[in-house]
Amino acid sequence: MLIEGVCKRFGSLQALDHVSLQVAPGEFFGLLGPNGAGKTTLISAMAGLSRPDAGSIRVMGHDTVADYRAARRNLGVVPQELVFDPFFTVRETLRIQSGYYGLRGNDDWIDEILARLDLTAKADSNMRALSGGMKRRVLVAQALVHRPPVIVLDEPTAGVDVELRQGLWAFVRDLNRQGHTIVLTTHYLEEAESLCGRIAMLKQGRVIALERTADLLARRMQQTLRLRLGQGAALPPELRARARATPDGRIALTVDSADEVAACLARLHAEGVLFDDIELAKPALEDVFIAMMQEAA
Ligand SMILES: Nc1ncnc2c1ncn2[C@@H]1O[C@H](COP(=O)(O)OP(=O)(O)OP(=O)(O)O)[C@@H](O)[C@H]1O
Repeated sequence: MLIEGVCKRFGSLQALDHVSLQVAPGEFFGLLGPNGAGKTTLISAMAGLSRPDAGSIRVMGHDTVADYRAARRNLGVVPQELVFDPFFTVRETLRIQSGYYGLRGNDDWIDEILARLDLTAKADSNMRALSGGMKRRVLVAQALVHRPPVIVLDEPTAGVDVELRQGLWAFVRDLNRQGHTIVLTTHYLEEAESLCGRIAMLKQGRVIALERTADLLARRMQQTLRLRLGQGAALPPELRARARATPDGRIALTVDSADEVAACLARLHAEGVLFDDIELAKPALEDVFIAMMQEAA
């Protein structure tokens, strides 16, 4: 996938501002960014559903405007929104989708996809009778009926329970191992960290980072020191000013070096501050993401 200088404007809002990036065949690529960054707008342009004001997108060498049909055939998109015709069953929905690509006799593949997505038992259920998570799985199935080499998933795990999410990732990983190119947007940064080889970060329609995930993580040498203070203990004021409370009731301090860890501990010791638990954690993609978004602002 080759994206070159793509711009898209809605009224006075520049939703995409000269976005350029390339995704190599077989890559597992992450497209991250806060709400409104332009991820879905970019995906619509990839799918040929909207036309960029400037720039171009090629899917497996096919231009999404000039060579729409070929580009579309090479792409499977799992959209963010759950939109379905409620009158069809799951199997009918997938047969109709196959029909859009001129595929007849696609039932063996449809059965395989249904099995992999744990939907076999629901094949003859009406779409309206499915739960949200099941509907999302049908969206994944729909994107795959024509066996596209490039698969784009726009927040596929929103509203999906943990077990299902793991099943979905196992499936997507398999597809990637078989050679499919995967482009993923997600707000679950842990998912992106463990799945994506490379990541683009978008902010206000611009690419603010485009790097291998490992390099992004290595850019921040900062680590997090987490402490659980003993009963009634309080941090000295200069540490308190830098500390964050964690959801599990601990205190987190960002530290740049081992010396700084030692200095913090010495300070606590000098003040007689007791703690029950201590942990030094490596930076997560989430920390990098937050820092980069702040820097870009
Ligand atoms: N059809 C449209 N008309 C007007 N504005 C739009 C339209 N589609 C998107 N926008 C605006 O363009 C910007 C980018 O939206 P987009 O949906 O691409 O963001 P996103 O990165 O996918 O966000 P989210 O994480 O919330 O899904 C937003 O400010 C949005 O309001």
